[in-house]
Amino acid sequence: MSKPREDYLSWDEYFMSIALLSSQRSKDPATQVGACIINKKQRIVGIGYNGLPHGCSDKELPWGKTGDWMETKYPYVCHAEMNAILNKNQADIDGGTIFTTLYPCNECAKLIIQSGISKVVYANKKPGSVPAFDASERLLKMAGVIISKFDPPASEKSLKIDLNTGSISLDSSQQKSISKPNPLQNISNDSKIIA
Ligand SMILES: O=c1ccn([C@H]2C[C@H](O)[C@@H](COP(=O)(O)O)O2)c(=O)[nH]1
Ligand SMILES: [Zn+2]
Repeated sequence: MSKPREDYLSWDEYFMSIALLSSQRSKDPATQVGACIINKKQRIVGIGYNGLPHGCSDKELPWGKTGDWMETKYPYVCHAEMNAILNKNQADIDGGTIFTTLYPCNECAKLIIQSGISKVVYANKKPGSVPAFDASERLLKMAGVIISKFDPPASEKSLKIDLNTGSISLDSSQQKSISKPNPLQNISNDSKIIA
């Protein structure tokens, strides 16, 4: 009797992979963020990435980070978590979980709390103390939202999607490569996050 495949994605890896894949729709040249919401039954009910509001031109609005605030991306970009919540296909997401590639900022924390989501699983956090993330943590903890760092697989695990051939491979090895850069650990905190 043939056995089931052993090398597959865990639930958390699956949802975080979807968040990561969604981040690749972002046009932000510096930081691409993705989010995936699941309901209590582990069904995906919302996906989002950081981008400009509908009808607002990616080419006309700025993508910079510094200088005159009006000429930076910060007043214009919709955050991944916000988009995932607004895109949800189910009214009630009470008790749901949001998987985010980046720790949510204070504005997203407010939306997460108000929408009833009870758990945040994040892959990466900006290093050091950033007010938007410190405030977010304060709010989430106060509201009783569980904050959990995504637990990466113990061994090297990567997905390769070939869009030319339409094939996908899940590669696992026993050892973690130390030389390979991890894009999730590559985010700087050189900016103030302003919703
Ligand atoms: O909770 C968050 C926080 C930030 N984002 C988005 C908003 C921006 O497009 C980038 C942050 O840009 P930096 O260049 O790293 O300052 O990330 C988000 O989607 N969710
Ligand atoms: Zn945010």
